[in-house]
Amino acid sequence: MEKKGKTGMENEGVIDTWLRKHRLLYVGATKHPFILSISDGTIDISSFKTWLGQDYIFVRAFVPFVASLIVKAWKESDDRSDMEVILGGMAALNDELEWFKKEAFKWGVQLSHPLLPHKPNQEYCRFLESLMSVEANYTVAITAFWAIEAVYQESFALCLGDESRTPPELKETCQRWGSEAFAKYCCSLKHIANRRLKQASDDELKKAEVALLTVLEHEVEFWNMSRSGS
Ligand SMILES: Cc1ncc(CN)c(N)n1
Repeated sequence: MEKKGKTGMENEGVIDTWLRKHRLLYVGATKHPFILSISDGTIDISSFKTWLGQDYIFVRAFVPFVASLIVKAWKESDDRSDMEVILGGMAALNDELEWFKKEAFKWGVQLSHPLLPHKPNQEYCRFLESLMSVEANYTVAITAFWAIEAVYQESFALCLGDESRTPPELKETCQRWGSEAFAKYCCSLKHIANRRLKQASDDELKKAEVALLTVLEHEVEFWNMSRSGS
């Protein structure tokens, strides 16, 4: 039998330790009123349309961020499979951009000119850019990457639960990030991040924790922006 220490948490990864420590913020990002309004069927469709247009802009900025992670994994990772996991995510983004275009057409949302990023979106994209630089650390960037994907996974999975009253026309959106397949992919990213964090220096750990908190804050602001339309 496995020997447990005083807390019984000795085998817990760094990420779960941080999620317990910052529970309120994590719950704020994953159970935001915007998401709750989808799952209880009270969503205002104009909020959904704002989210759709703004998220298309975000995902376009997310692609070069993921590309920069592939470069970092290739140069710095101690495990070859990291690059393959991230590459799988990149391939899914190709599909995702097409899906946004199709969905925008369905809802009458204009994705081309004059669609501009709102301030919270601009600030989030600027944060992504800061993680794309060659100086940005792989462990910090992969932790942020996991958090960005995990917030959507947990949020949209909530809208697919047995108790949810998600409008049928929004089910496909929820399925995109709330599916079992996406949950599995997030698990692989978490595994990579935890492995790196286990070997990280104190400075890297500090920066990775700050990056995780920054992602959660940006996600809350992104939902707020979608809800209020600005
Ligand atoms: C704002 C935001 N955060 C996360 C995801 C999931 N890739 C997204 N599409 N948009």
